Amino acid sequence: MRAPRLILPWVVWGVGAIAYAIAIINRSSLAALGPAAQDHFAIDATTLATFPVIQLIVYAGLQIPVGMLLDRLGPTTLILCGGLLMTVGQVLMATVHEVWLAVLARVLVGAGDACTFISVMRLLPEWFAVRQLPTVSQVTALTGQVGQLVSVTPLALLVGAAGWMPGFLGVASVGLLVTILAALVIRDRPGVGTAFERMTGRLGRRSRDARSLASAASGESTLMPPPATSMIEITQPAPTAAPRRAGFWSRFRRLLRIPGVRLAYWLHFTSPFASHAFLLLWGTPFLIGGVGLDAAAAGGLLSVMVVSSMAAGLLLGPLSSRFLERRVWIHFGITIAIMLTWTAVIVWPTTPPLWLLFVLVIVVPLGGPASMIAFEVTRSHTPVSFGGFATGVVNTGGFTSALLVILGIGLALDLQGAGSPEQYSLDAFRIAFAVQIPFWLLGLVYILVEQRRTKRWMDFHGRRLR
Ligand SMILES: N[C@@H](Cc1c[nH]cn1)C(=O)NCC(=O)O
Repeated sequence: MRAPRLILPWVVWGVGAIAYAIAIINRSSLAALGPAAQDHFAIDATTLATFPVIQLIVYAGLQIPVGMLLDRLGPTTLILCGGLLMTVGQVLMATVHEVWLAVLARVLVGAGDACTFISVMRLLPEWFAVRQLPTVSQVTALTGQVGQLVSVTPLALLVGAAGWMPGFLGVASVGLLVTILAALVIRDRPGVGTAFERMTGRLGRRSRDARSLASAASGESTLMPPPATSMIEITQPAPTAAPRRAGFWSRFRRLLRIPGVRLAYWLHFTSPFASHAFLLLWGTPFLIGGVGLDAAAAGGLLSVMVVSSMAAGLLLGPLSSRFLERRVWIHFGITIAIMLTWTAVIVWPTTPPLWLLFVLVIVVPLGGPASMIAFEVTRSHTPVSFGGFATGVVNTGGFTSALLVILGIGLALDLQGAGSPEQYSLDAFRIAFAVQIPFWLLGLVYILVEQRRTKRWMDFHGRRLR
């Protein structure tokens, strides 16, 4: 009887993490299929580039609404909605030839993707002890990176061998299977049924057995439970009539009054954008059109990025849980290292040597795992009733900065007359990548400011980090 109860949190987490990996496969499914997509839809490079941008806008734009829904409907429902939206999106992608329908397909994929990560993150504190959370969160992100690897080579091979429609229908089918698995396995928290059990109105033995896990998990957090909702300042008088759910703006303002949430936002804003910009769009053009590498070498360096990010995740989880008080400084140090490495590449007097490019592709992706520290900070400072909302708000940080930097680099290339592959040059890329520097500086300054405010807030409320 004991073994299944101990295993259940890991089974729930495992299926959640696989759902996230599938979301990443869907998200990056066009990354290695640019030429195939251009052929299939008969589009130019500019139209192709709008696909990831639109998807990123949808993803970032939906984080806050999805976060609010998460607090009302729970993570299981949103993981299922996300899986279904992505499946429909990929079926559409597989079967249409019109560009506007392909854009609609990417919108659906972006919307489904937006539902997945923060829902899986919201599950974790319900199933794991506080001290395990940093490691489990990092391993969740690492599983997502496996999805990134799958979408680079195996998916391209599948589409190359089987064709566009079977390839994308294959991705949609795997997504549907994992969504069904999620309906059978994921529970919002111990003692609550799976989606399937809730639909049939019968709570299975495993779900009933898991009730005792709830008290075990909350027992540990009573040492320093999450802040109470009442700790968030309310400026308007409380209503005397029957309590109504606070509206969006009221909740948003209350959330942003917590300095720890603002700190988490800036942590997420500052560290991952360089990696996103490089992996999602500008890395390959820079390495081939700027540095002069061939496609195989450029692809190899991009794969090193994914491996470096995964290895860092394994290290950073235990490290940030062991050095709780220092986790913001660990993040700060990593961001400075990323900024200095990029600055060295930008100011290098000749073509950057291969060893420097290796340092770049090892250091820049550390920003992804470092950004997971933002979710730890969010958890430490947010009342449970605001958990999904706060995670959504914080998760917009890195995606907003990535979007602005991706567009900024494109604009800087265009302004120099170097916006197309025939016109690319190393000097134009140097200037274009320098667009990142103000974003790092802005983020670092705000981290310092909000870290001081957070410390004062904690002292005032007599709180300790958890
Ligand atoms: N910054 C990422 C997480 C990450 C960890 N390692 C590499 N990336 C993040 O916030 N992800 C959210 C998502 O939806 O993927």
